[in-house]
Amino acid sequence: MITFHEALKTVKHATTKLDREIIDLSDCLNRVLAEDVLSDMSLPPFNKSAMDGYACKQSDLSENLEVLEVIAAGSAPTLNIGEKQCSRIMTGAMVPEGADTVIMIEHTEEVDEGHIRFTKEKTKSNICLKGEDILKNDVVLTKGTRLKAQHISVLASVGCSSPVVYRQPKVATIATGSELVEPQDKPNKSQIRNVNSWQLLAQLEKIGITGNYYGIVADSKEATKEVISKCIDENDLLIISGGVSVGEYDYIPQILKELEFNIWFHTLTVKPGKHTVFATRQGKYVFAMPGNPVSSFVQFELLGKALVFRLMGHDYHPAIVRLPISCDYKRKRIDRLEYIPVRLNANNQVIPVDYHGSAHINAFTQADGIMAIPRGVDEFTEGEFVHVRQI
Ligand SMILES: Nc1nc2c(c(=O)[nH]1)N[C@H]1C(S)=C(S)[C@@H](COP(=O)(O)OP(=O)(O)OC[C@H]3O[C@@H](n4cnc5c(N)ncnc54)[C@H](O)[C@@H]3O)O[C@H]1N2
Ligand code: MOO
Repeated sequence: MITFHEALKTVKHATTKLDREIIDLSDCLNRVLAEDVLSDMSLPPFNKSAMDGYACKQSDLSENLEVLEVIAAGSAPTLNIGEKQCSRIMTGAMVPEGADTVIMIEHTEEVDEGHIRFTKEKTKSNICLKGEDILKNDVVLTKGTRLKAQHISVLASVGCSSPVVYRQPKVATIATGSELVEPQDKPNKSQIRNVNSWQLLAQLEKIGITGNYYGIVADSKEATKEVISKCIDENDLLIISGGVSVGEYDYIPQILKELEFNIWFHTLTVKPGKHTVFATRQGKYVFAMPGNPVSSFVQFELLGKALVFRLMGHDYHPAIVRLPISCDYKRKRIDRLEYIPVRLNANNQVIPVDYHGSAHINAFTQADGIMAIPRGVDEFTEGEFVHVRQI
């Protein structure tokens, strides 16, 4: 058995990032940069007005000002500002030479045709200075960055319309178990519906990966081995649900050994997910999670995501918040790091959700996150700060 932190370290150590490719800006969401991105220009590229108003000299604020011209965004000023002069200027337009201030239109009044005056005591400069955000050749985004909307706007602003990113892994998934039927089918008296595949495909979709679903595989070793081989041939990563513990039909570890995979770990001191398998063979990866839906959900959040992101060249660090628990909490066994579903109330206190164990996926519909109870800890007292990973 190894700890969660050892397992995470192992996943990162044993995973090599995929090749690079050039993609369109419109396809960048959730992809990972394979090169630093430099700016091809300073931003703003010129002294830019932050307001609609009049560009003038700060030293002339108490004077009546002659209006020279109108400067629209996208056109350059033609006249310099001299003493007791100004130009009407729009937000985003170039500030003319000689001006050090833009007074807001709301803070002015017309004195007579062609002259205005400032009606307040003082003002900020209301000018965004050339290069104050980014200088030409600055590194604006670094290799390994996972691209969110805010990164895509920076790529757009520096003209990086075809970034170099790491290839996304082709991810296959199967559900093992003769008791499983698909959601559209009515289970007979000894069957249940396949939950995990649909849950996992959604978890993958959330991080930008469209998984390749190969269906339910019955508990036959030969059939399972055949499907696993096919998935591995056609994909970079195979994520398996079920068949990893110690039951008569839990073939997965044995099959992986027969297929000459190196099994890095098989058991974790984590609850749920005691039996979780990570195996590799020359650029191919298998992650097998326990069949209980909560175990599958949690292990994908804890280790599966780190694996997928690692293949894409990104070192994943989830957002974990530290918040006070709303009540006393106790547990009996302390030998595993445990995750339980929790919700947050309006005061941002952590409330454990009623939860019966790793088959009880319904409990997660109430949950905002999962709370960690470290190994060796058997209780939290009301108000104590706990760690919550958002889901
Ligand atoms: N003797 C022991 N038995 C078990 C142990 C143990 O340590 N010793 N661990 C238990 C724990 S904890 C878990 S979790 C499960 C893990 O078992 P497997 O990964 O081999 O999974 P299965 O046996 O195939 O299934 C477990 C459970 O989940 C249901 N299931 C399976 N697949 C799906 C699916 N796609 N969608 C919905 N539900 C699924 C399955 O019917 C079982 O009820 O082992 C315990 N046993
Ligand atoms: O390993 Mo099981 O997933 O602890 O519930």
